[in-house]
Amino acid sequence: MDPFFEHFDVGSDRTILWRDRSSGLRAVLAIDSLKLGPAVGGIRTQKYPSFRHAVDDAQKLAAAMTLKCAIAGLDAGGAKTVVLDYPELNRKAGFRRLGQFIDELRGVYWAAGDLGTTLDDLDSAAEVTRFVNRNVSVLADATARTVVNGIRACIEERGGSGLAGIRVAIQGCGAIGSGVARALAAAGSRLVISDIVPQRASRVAAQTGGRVQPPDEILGADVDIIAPCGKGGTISRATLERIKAWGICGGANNQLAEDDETGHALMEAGILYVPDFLASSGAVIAGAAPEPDGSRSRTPFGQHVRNRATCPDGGTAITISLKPCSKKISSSPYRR
Ligand SMILES: NC(=O)c1ccc[n+]([C@@H]2O[C@H](COP(=O)([O-])OP(=O)(O)OC[C@H]3O[C@@H](n4cnc5c(N)ncnc54)[C@H](O)[C@@H]3O)[C@@H](O)[C@H]2O)c1
Repeated sequence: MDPFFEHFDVGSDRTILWRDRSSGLRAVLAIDSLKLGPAVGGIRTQKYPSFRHAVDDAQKLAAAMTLKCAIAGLDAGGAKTVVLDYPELNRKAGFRRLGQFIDELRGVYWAAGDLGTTLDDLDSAAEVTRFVNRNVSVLADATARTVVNGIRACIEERGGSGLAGIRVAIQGCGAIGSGVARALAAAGSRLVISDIVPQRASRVAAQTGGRVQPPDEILGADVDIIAPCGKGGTISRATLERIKAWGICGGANNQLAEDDETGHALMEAGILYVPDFLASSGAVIAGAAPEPDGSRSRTPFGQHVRNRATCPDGGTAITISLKPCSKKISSSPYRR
């Protein structure tokens, strides 16, 4: 039997293993919650040391998506697909097959892009299903905006105003990190940029007037705010010791390596932390919103989202607003 499936205990009856021999597709869909409505969450493509790691990652990311949906006031639950990236994967055929698998769920799950998944990949999937949102740049822009709003809220929490002169270290400058960098540069912030792909860091630094710092030094940069915008899990008890910044707010999912333990260590260190599921909720809001031309919502919960998420001063969960906001984070357990 194929070891991919053999006696594998996924630990949940809502975790689905997908495999297609001809394209080499190996993927995991974890659905965390369907209590409030359909499950939403992006497709992540990356190498994993083992299949167990892939399943664990999908389940953890899906749980984070449930929190994002809840804090954004969406009638939706969290899910995540991870695609195992390995040499035998034929991406075009594999993502097309993935699209067919997603289509078979008939709207129980709505997908979009995520780290490592390209627009070409999403196009292949979207050829065969309407349940894949391929508006990569719209979702990334929305996420960058909620991150920047979170940074603005941190500054206000510290009695400051505006982004001008604030020093921000950006860890990872792909779709989200580059958008955050451009918005901050336009507002007059001073940037330190890193990426494990050096050319990406250099390009974004050139566009924004930032300074490049090697990836293994970025958390120790002498800045006000660190914006983790690459892979999650980079903030841990060990890395915390190097951090000079007084605030952390970025777009990466699952930033804290040991969850509660790291969260408490941040609190003890007096570092203001905007929870990742709040800072990066822009994509799920924009993905669930009605089409900009006012036509019928793409999703069953679009109207509800419009009412809740575009009202910048109407609620307490302020950084989910896609518009600039002026309120403080008053309920954060992490503030000083
Ligand atoms: N794209 C979205 O709409 C969206 C929405 C919400 C959250 N997120 C999350 O934001 C993060 C970034 O997503 P993205 O779409 O920008 O992905 P991306 O693949 O476009 O870019 C990620 C970048 O981070 C770099 N990187 C990875 N680990 C790094 C590290 N340790 N140090 C420095 N650089 C590193 C990669 O080389 C890459 O350039 C992910 O955690 C993702 O789950 C994305």
